[in-house]
Amino acid sequence: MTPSARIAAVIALVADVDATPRRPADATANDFFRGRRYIGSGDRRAVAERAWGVLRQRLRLNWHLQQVGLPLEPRHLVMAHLVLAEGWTLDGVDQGYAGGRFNPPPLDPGERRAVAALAGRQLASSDMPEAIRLNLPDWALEPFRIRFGTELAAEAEAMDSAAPLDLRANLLRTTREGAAAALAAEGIPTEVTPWSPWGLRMPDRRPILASKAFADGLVEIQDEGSQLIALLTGAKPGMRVADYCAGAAGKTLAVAATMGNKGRIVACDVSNTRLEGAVKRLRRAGVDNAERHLLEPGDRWVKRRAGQFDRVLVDAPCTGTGTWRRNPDARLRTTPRDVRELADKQREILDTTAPLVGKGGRLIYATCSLLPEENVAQVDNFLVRHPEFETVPFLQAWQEATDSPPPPVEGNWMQLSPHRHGTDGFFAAVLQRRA
Ligand SMILES: C[S@@+](CC[C@H](N)C(=O)[O-])C[C@H]1O[C@@H](n2cnc3c(N)ncnc32)[C@H](O)[C@@H]1O
Repeated sequence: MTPSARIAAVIALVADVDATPRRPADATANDFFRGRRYIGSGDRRAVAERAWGVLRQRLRLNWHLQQVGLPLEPRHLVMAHLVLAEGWTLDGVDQGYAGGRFNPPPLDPGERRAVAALAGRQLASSDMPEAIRLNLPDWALEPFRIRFGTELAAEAEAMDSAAPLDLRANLLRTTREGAAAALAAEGIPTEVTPWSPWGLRMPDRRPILASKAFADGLVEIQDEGSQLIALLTGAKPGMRVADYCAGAAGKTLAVAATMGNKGRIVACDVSNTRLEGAVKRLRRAGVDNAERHLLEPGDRWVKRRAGQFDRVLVDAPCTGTGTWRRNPDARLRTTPRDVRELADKQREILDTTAPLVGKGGRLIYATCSLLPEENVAQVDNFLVRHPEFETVPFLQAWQEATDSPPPPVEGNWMQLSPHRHGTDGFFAAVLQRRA
């Protein structure tokens, strides 16, 4: 593809994302490239990366476009991105918007004036309202300030960068060193992650899904923060464990490995599609102590299993505000109404699952959210409604689970964030049913 054709593809992809605002951008991007098989892998990566840059910086780009009087359209967003985020000059943009069959139409005089005015400006400008300068939607500013205090700007900046790709070595098949060596032999370098005893980080993007190490179940893709949640459940061989919001079993796999395939783990979810996605992964990882259960309306599964579990992991549906560096479009899709609805759902799931926990057993509540309403407040309210549970402080739960040094965390809950820990934003609380 020529540089101009790439720009045209970015504009088309951003337009597709805009046409389905409630749909995650990566699903739209998959469809976009599936319908354009002629775009080779190098071009695909370049187009997706730039489109992601536009989506990630959209709040700021919109502000700049308003300042120079251009409508907030994909064509202009990409123009502003080239200038403000990639440092293109007016001449460069002029050549990029080359006109012709496969290229964006040439700049008109108004656009040319606007691009000239943008050149030399800062993407994050001190004239911007604070939320836009921090690249946060208005509604998120106060909850994020409560969460991060004086670290707000540093955390917001960390959420602006692309996330690394983390892997978890599957201890059912190998050791972390063994997995790293197998990957290195295939030309895929990795580094150990700072906190997870199973974690490997890829310094650059390599096609991990096509590797033999992946096909052989030596590694899974999993953010280090997710690995730490699985670790914090403290599941041991022989225990009975429920992973109540298991999705496609990301954490089930990690927990099963800590159980050494001994005992029983049930992966539950309301989504059959997600649970189906678990089948192949469980097989590849060599997990044979797991079963799946689809939760349906009127299901008596929970009632029949009251008090039967040593560990119940609730990896609750949430806003995903902790994954904004991975899903840059999500910060624009999420609304305060979503936050309220999800908080209600989390409360309901917690009340449903509490009876599953046996005496002395533990309920582990986790989200990939940074919002106090879904995290600290949710757990505080749960403990008021359920005095039969008590808090297991983070450090105690950690030290019971592993000899590895803990990540720096204050207080009772494990709260992880991109700037401080290099992980996505996560929250986890360990709650124990009194004996
Ligand atoms: C954060 S995701 C889980 C991710 C998964 N644990 C992992 O590590 O890959 C939340 C999951 O909760 C499920 N869910 C939503 N409502 C639920 C409910 N009422 N009961 C159980 N699961 C629910 C969703 O289908 C989704 O798969």
